[in-house]
Amino acid sequence: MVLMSNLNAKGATAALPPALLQVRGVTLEYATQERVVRATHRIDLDVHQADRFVLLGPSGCGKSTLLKAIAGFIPPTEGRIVLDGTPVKGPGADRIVVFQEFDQLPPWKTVLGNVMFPLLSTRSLPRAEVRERAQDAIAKVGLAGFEDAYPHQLSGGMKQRVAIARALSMKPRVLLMDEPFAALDALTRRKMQEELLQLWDEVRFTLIFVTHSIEEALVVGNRVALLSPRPGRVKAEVNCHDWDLHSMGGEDFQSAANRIHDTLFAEEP
Ligand SMILES: Nc1ncnc2c1ncn2[C@@H]1O[C@H](COP(=O)(O)OP(=O)(O)OP(=O)(O)O)[C@@H](O)[C@H]1O
Repeated sequence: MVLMSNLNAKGATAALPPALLQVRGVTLEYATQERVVRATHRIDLDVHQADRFVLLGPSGCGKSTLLKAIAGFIPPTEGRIVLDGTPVKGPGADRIVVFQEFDQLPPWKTVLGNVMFPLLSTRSLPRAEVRERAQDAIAKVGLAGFEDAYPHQLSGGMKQRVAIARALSMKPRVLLMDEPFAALDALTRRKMQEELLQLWDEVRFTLIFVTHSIEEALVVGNRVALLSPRPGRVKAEVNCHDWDLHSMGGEDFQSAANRIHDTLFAEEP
């Protein structure tokens, strides 16, 4: 694996505590009737507490599959995924996924109902506390006043905010986002990226974020893993905590984006 970083990799990791999430030699496959499709090959990753870790790569490189495996929906063919010292064996409330689709919210539930639902299902908290937590999360994503609205009354960006509030109210160890803003128009997408960063500043959650946009990866992530296609392997890892939305368009930002592009699409030797 190539490491493009302003830190010395060995020196940096030696000083860090064990990673919150460890992905070790993870190969993921789909068995179809005709053949076995290898989506990722021996992926190694370390995600630390409060990282905004981005999986970046071209279509079909296995980003979503890897995210689903971390969520516990797909067991690795080889390797292991360990969260907080415990091997991931299936889905759990410690890992919540926000998807790209606008229809991830049950349409018959209000905003408040949608946010409360998964937390109520865990039966771990009294209803009043769940309501309070949900209202707090709704306010954090800027939707106070929309508690009684139904999904069809909301814009795409607002629906994604509800999905984020729902995930955050669960207080997961890791928040997983699979191209959450890809279906939004460019301006809303920009705004949602900005809001996500503000939210992270406030809450400091650990995020794993899938995208195939280099610009989005540089803005959202503090670390970016670059994946090669078919099957996905980690080609390089980039530290990019210097960038924010105001950096976009600047010369340094553009040359970082160009370097990533060249690395992603360089021919394998
Ligand atoms: N349910 C499935 N059955 C068989 N093959 C699948 C299935 N889901 C994904 N694949 C294959 O696994 C590989 C990785 O797919 P995946 O969706 O993880 O890629 P991705 O990087 O997230 O792509 P995109 O950016 O287009 O969403 C692809 O070759 C894809 O065709």
